[in-house]
Amino acid sequence: MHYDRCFGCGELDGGLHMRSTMGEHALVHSRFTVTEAHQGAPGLAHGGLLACAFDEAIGSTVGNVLRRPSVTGKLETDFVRPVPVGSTLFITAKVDGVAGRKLYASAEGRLDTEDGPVAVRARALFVEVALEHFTTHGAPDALTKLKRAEQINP
Ligand SMILES: CCCCCCCCCCCCCC(=O)SCCNC(=O)CCNC(=O)[C@H](O)C(C)(C)COP(=O)(O)OP(=O)(O)OC[C@H]1O[C@@H](n2cnc3c(N)ncnc32)[C@H](O)[C@@H]1OP(=O)(O)O
Repeated sequence: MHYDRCFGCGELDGGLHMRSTMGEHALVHSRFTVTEAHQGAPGLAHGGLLACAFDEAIGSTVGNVLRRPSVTGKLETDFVRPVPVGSTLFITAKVDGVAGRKLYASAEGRLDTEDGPVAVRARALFVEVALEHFTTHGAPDALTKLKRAEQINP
């Protein structure tokens, strides 16, 4: 968790409640379980919600591997298979490259097990920002709020 009120990884009711763990070779593993609240078509995950889960998984990868503050500039998703309500996506993400402030990363999500069929692939460009990005455009006390979450999850 990087911030307890984040829609992706925080504790908010209705949030995605995702957690990420660092694995071998700087791969970052996250899981996203699809509930009724994430439906688009009956019984199937909404694509926008899946994109959100991948934004979170890749964002946490870039943040935790590179330790540089950044925001999503671009996110591209390939929806390869339908993702049913009740299934869990096992997401593996990695940093692909760094070019100045541009941080490239990608992820794939497999259905129900770590070696299940790939259901979603995503690639993202994160752009490194100064910490003032969050205080100027977000909450003036953003850094205090982020620091509190870091103390809970150092
Ligand atoms: C630290 C520890 C953290 C721990 C964990 C944290 C987890 C966090 C999890 C969070 C999960 C959720 C995460 C979220 O939800 S983050 C929230 C969603 N994202 C945003 O709100 C971002 C909004 N956009 C902006 O603020 C600005 O546009 C940014 C900052 C992105 C760039 O504006 P800025 O004026 O600063 O820079 P620049 O325009 O000179 O661009 C710089 C370079 O980047 C290239 N470029 C830019 N955009 C694109 C694009 N779309 N496609 C291709 N390229 C693009 C650009 O060409 C240039 O390249 P070059 O000309 O230099 O070659």
